[in-house]
Amino acid sequence: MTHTQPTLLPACGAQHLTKVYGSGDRQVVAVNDVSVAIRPGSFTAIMGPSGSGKSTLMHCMAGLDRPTAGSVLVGSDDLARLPEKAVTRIRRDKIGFVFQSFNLLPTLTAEQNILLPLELAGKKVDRQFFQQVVGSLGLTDRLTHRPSQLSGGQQQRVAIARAMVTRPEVIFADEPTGALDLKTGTALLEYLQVCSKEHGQTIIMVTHDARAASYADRALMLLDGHIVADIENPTAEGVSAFLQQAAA
Ligand SMILES: Nc1ncnc2c1ncn2[C@@H]1O[C@H](COP(=O)(O)OP(=O)(O)OP(=O)(O)O)[C@@H](O)[C@H]1O
Repeated sequence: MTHTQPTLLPACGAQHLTKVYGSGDRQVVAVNDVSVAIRPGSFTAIMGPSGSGKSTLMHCMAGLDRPTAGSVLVGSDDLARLPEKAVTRIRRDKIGFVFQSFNLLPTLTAEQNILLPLELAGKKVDRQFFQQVVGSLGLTDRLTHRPSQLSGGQQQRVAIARAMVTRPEVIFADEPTGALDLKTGTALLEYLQVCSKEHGQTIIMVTHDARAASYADRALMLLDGHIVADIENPTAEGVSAFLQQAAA
């Protein structure tokens, strides 16, 4: 009798993903034929010089932008082949996204901003889980403040709590430590590790920070829209050396 290993479906990924902006002289190939499979429960950092295509790749993988060619997989669904309505539903049910610019609604309090995705999905609030998320992110005494009354780092953490509150399978974060000091940034990275290791959530984070990337268990290095290195258990020294070489 033969035993076949169960195949673990990637949480998400891309196959021959290409994104072209503009046309003619103004055409930019932001992502060029990228194929990657992201394991469920893993923590991946996407790194590379400015303009290398990190945000574009992440926006396409999260269903926020349509690829020009290729496939974008979330579980067994190919977002590139689905109508917008179905993509929106998958995004709402399975994906959390932390934007570089936070995207908080200015007229809502921190708590209202965090709970908005649940409200939009018509889902009940699990108060215990909500308290756990805001407590882990140090936001408990800031919940009645509006974004303009919060520091950049606090707004960043509200955006992260908003992405977490629906318990998404996959969390995309664009420079999540960008607005944070060392201590708060470290706490956030440790929290993301807990989300992947203990809660089985899949984390994909764009970062410029080699130290932040060392908290991930994999680093994808982008250059001119291509993945040029795929590093398991990245160290800050290893990715810094790579980035310096890419800049030379
Ligand atoms: N909406 C757009 N229209 C035209 N070109 C775009 C658009 N968005 C991105 N680009 C171009 O695509 C390329 C990749 O941009 P992208 O923002 O993905 O890079 P990045 O690696 O995330 O950069 P950074 O680290 O500076 O945020 C760049 O040359 C950029 O100018």
